[in-house]
Amino acid sequence: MSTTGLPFDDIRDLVRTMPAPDVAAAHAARHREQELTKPAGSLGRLEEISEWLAAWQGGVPHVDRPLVAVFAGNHGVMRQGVSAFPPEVTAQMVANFGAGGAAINQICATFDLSLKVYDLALEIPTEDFTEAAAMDERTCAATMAFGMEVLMDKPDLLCIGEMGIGNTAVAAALYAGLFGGTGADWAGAGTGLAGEALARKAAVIDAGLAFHRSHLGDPLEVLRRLGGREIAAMAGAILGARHQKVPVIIDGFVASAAAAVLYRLDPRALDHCLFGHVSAERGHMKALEAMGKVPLLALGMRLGEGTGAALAASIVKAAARCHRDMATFAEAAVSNRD
Ligand SMILES: O=C(O)c1ccc[n+]([C@@H]2O[C@H](COP(=O)([O-])O)[C@@H](O)[C@H]2O)c1
Ligand SMILES: Cc1cc2nc[nH]c2cc1C
Repeated sequence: MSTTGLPFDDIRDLVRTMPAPDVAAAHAARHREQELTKPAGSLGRLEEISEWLAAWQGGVPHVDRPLVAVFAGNHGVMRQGVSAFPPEVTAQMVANFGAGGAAINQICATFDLSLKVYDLALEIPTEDFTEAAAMDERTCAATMAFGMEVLMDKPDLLCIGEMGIGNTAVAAALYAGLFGGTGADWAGAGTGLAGEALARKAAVIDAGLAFHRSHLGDPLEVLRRLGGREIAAMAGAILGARHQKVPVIIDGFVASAAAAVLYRLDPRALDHCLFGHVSAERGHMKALEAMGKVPLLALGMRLGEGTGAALAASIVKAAARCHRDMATFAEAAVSNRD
């Protein structure tokens, strides 16, 4: 803990003390991949995934307790009309997750992934970022700390997703604040805006950027001023996972904005993260490129809820299973190449 008492100091300490990958475990995984009954390299990216799991779990790769964590928040900037849907849909969808009726429920059931939904004071939206900071420092840091609590379930793979009407405007504002550019550079359709309404969304983002312009040098200030509770919680969960040796799969445009905050604090902060898919939301590929990340899937999805991350988890599970359970050439008495 810090001694100065500023809530963000604790977060900065956690970024400073992030563990490095386990190079020996990664090396052992690479070695085993070469012994398994397949031509060298023939499992392509699955082999890289096994090595990545080993490096960040610090041992033989395993996916036995995968967890999809979905964080939900509401946004003051919805007052400016930035979504095709009304804000009450956030709580309604949280109820739908609880009842098992959403897409993410079906994907988790298909691949045997646990699902937990965290509702972050939905009845209290953040402040409207066009005229105030979305959150104060204490709220932002406390919400990041709350996000870290997902690790208490001891997952061995963590998928990060979200639900929050209005949050594609928030994510676009974050990208502009972190990487530069204007509202028009980063705003997309979200749940379905086009034409005039999309131009208005871009203008609202520009208003937020102008209001906070002298404070955008610090990524945590960008987060608290332009972000939201579910974004702060996702950033905390990603950072907490690093400290607990839990590899992370990030979902789409919105979840990646939480990751981008950490990336701007330290580009190594996402080395334990895999980006599950590239969303159809305009700007997502540009954001991934800005962070040097290549998404696993490209399915034209733009739902959120952790759905892209959960689909990618099925591939990560398969990679770990192949790594662990395939026979070696020696065990199966298969002749290796000369
Ligand atoms: O993350 C994405 O790629 C993504 C792209 C488009 C929409 N969404 C979801 O749609 C909601 C935000 O859309 P909007 O139009 O209300 O800003 C929110 O609940 C997100 O989970 C998510
Ligand atoms: C129905 C609906 C479901 C969602 N899931 C994630 N974001 C969403 C937005 C809407 C509008």
